[in-house]
Amino acid sequence: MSEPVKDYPLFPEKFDGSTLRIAIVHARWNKSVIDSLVAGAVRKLRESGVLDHNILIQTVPGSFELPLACQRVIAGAHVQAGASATDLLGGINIVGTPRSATPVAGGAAAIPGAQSRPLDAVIAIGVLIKGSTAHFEYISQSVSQALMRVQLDAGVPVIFGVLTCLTEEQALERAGIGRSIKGHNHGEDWGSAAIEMASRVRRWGEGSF
Ligand SMILES: Nc1c(NC[C@H](O)[C@H](O)[C@H](O)CO)[nH]c(=O)[nH]c1=O
Ligand SMILES: CC(=O)[C@@H](O)COP(=O)(O)O
Repeated sequence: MSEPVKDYPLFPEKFDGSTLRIAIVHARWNKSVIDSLVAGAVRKLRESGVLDHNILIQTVPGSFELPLACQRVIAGAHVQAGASATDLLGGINIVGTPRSATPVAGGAAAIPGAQSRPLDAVIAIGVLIKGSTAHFEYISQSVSQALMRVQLDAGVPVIFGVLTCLTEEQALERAGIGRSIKGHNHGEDWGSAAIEMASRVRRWGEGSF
């Protein structure tokens, strides 16, 4: 049932992450900022009920590597859950096959007791800080466009957790560790966005609104 428009809530409901599997893929440039952002995202996932064994964390050298890594991690989790990678490329997630919260027969759980299931969302985290050449613009542009492509191709939400900052202080503030203004940890927002999008996409895939 859709919500009545006249009572449309400004803030969405609280989503339950207890049956979700979420990946965080992060770059390593500007490590102290990255560490704080990843910690913020993990904190929100846990607060929403995501189980530790359903939080998959992977790392790559820099932000430029994020799109391919997200694409491969989505496909790998799909294979781990007992499906073939070509199912994914053929759009199994796009058509919204309902995903069971229980392990899929034949799926290889890497961690004892863990549920081996496809990913419900991926959070891509990177920190780009402008230098003195055009490098920043090329990476920012290509990474943002490629991450959008990955999520549309896979039908799996990819949360855009890439800071594109003009100074190091801007990056620190957005990770909640600024020197003069502490700031708000955007990693927390990305964790919440992942839970909401994963929950909504699952519902929509089941024809539920
Ligand atoms: N300068 C920053 C980079 N640069 C590295 C690239 O992302 C990439 O790893 C390299 O060109 C090899 O393909 N990455 C960041 O994440 N942040 C930066 O500020
Ligand atoms: C994000 C970047 O591309 C960057 O920090 C590179 O710096 P530079 O333009 O000085 O080479």
